[in-house]
Amino acid sequence: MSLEGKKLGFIGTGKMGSALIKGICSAGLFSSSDVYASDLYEPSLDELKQDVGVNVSTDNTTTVNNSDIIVLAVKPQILKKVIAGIKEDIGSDKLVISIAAGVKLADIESEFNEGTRVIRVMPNIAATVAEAASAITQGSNASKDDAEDALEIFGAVGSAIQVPENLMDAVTGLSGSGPAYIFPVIEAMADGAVYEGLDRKSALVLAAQTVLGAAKMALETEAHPGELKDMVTSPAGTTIRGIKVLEEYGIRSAFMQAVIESSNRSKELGK
Ligand SMILES: NC(=O)C1=CN([C@@H]2O[C@H](COP(=O)(O)OP(=O)(O)OC[C@H]3O[C@@H](n4cnc5c(N)ncnc54)[C@H](OP(=O)(O)O)[C@@H]3O)[C@@H](O)[C@H]2O)C=CC1
Ligand SMILES: O=C(O)[C@@H]1CCC=N1
Repeated sequence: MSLEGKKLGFIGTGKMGSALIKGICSAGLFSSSDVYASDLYEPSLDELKQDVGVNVSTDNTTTVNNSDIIVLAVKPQILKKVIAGIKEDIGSDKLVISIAAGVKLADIESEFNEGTRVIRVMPNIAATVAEAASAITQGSNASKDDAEDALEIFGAVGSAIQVPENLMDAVTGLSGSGPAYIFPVIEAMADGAVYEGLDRKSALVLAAQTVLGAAKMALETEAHPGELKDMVTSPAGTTIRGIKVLEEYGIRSAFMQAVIESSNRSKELGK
């Protein structure tokens, strides 16, 4: 099995649905004429129609009836209601992918008719620039081919791995929410440079490129981050002064706690 000849649908074209549609279409994995999207909010549909050229509708069953794979990209709190409106149109020929934070496979499956193939995915917003970090987990009726299709779709917009479902809350706290921890870091680093006299535009470019470069080194060298940090940190140099301040403000504890607390919220959403 492969994605060849398949049509992809999105229910919910808000921030994450739109990021995925844009990323997947620019990656060329699906042509825009093979992508269907529906939402209640017409301006986001109009924007996708105009910018990406996908098929849009305010009726979710139009998306379902035209698609082989349907991504549910609505808020966890309304997932049940959305499923109730489409379940009779979803047979065993279709694969459902939920990206809702926290909501467990068993709870999603129990809202559909028996035997529905479901995969749960936690992507992130960087799908829009093909740099998402995603994890997928396979439902009880989904096949290995379904998992491979999901890995191919989310792999086209970044990195995608498969994890057991009990780790999806940790993934949500780490990479699902993670971009929002890093954007303030970029802004604050740039603020420091603006304080020192650099213009805002240059400061933001240098700050963002610094984060990108550090991430790329961590991924490509696979060296321990501590070892990479030591490569920058000259004895009695500039970097160790900055590191000391970050440690005084508890940077490691702050980031660890952010991931743990976000994972806890994901667990709450699943109750
Ligand atoms: N944002 C992110 O970075 C990430 C989000 N997620 C998950 O993705 C999902 C979507 O999040 P996000 O994109 O941020 O949320 P948004 O609120 O931006 O998008 C959800 C969209 O669904 C629409 N909607 C509401 N009711 C319906 C309905 N009955 N049928 C079709 N569409 C409907 C909303 O319209 P309206 O606004 O009019 O209600 C909105 O446009 C969530 O489950 C979230 O947990 C996962 C990973 C990362
Ligand atoms: O904040 C949220 O709940 C969603 C899920 C992961 C990222 N955004």
